[in-house]
Amino acid sequence: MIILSTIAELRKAVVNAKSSKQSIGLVPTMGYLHEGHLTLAKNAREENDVVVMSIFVNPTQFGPNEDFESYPRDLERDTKLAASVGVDYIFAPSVEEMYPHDGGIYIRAGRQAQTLCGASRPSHFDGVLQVVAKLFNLVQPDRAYFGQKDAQQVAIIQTMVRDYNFPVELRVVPVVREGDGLAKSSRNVYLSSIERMQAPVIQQALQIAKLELMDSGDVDQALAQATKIIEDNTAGKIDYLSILTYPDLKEVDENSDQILLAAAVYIGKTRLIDNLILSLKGERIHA
Ligand SMILES: Nc1ncnc2c1ncn2[C@@H]1O[C@H](COP(=O)(O)OP(=O)(O)OP(=O)(O)O)[C@@H](O)[C@H]1O
Ligand SMILES: CC(C)(CO)[C@@H](O)C(=O)[O-]
Ligand code: BAL
Repeated sequence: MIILSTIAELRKAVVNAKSSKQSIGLVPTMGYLHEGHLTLAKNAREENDVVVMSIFVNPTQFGPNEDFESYPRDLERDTKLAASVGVDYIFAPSVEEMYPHDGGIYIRAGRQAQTLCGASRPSHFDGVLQVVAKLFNLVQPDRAYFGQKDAQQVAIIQTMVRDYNFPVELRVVPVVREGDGLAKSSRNVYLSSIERMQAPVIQQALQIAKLELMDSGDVDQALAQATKIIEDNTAGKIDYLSILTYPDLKEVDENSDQILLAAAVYIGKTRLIDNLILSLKGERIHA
C-alpha cells in the first residue's frame, strides 16, 4: 500500500490506473478507522481494480465551536488497518494541500441540508460537498463508497452527483454496529464508560419508534415514545429526533414510501448520530 500526501502524486497514480483501464473505487474518510470504514473498503476491494481511501479531517465541514482540533487522528494505525483490507492507496493530504486558495468558489447544499444535522450544523454540508467534489475530480472514481450511518450526507451527495453530473456510481453500505447496537463511530472514543453504556439507547429508541410507526402509523406517537426512552435512560440531550421521507427529507404523509428515522443525541459532550430506514409501501401513516 502506498501513502500519498500530494495532489500531484495522487494524480499520477490515477492517470496510471486509467491508462491501463483499471476501475477505481474511492472510500472518503476522516480517518481513525473502525470496522465501519473497513467495511466500505472491503466492498470497494471486491468491486474495483484499484482502491483509494482518503483520510482527511476536512476543516470546512466543522463549525467554529466543533471538534476539528480534537478529532481523533492516528495515521500510523490507519495505515495498518487499511492495508489489512487491501486498500492500494491512502490519500492523506494536509489542509494547505487541499485548500491552497482563499475566497474561491463554494458549493451550497440545497433544501435537504436545512433539516436534521444541517439545521444544527449550518454550512456543514457545504463543506462536505466541497471536499467530496474535489475528491471526485481528483480521483475520478468509477464507484465511491459511503456509509448509511450518515444518511443525510448520502442523500445530499446523491443530489450533487445528479445535479452536477459527476460520472460516479455511489455505493451505500449499511450501518456497522457494536454488539450492543451502538453504531460504530470515530467519536465513540470520546465516551466515558458510563456514557458508553448509555449510548446504545439511541438505536433502541429508533427501533421502538419504528415498531410504533408500523403498528399505529402515528408519527407523533412514535417520536414521543423514542424521546421518552432516551430521556429516561441517558443524561443525554436530544439534538433532533425526526421522521422524514428518504432521500427527499420532507414531512411524511400517507403516500410516503421510504422513511428515515434519525436521531442526534449528545451523550455528555459527545454528539452521536444514528438512523433507520424503513420501506412503508402500502402501510398507513399519519403525521
Ligand atoms: N458504523 C458505520 N457503518 C457504516 N459506515 C460508516 C460507519 N461509520 C462511519 N461510516 C462511513 O464512513 C465514512 C467516513 O466516515 P467518518 O470518517 O466521518 O467516520 P465516523 O466514524 O462516522 O466519524 P464521526 O465520528 O465523524 O461520526 C462515511 O461515509 C461514513 O458514513
Ligand atoms: C465524506 C467525508 C469523508 C467528507 O469529509 C465525511 O463527511 C465523512 O467522513 O463522512
Ligand atoms: N461522518 C460525519 C462527518 C462529520 O461529523 O463531520
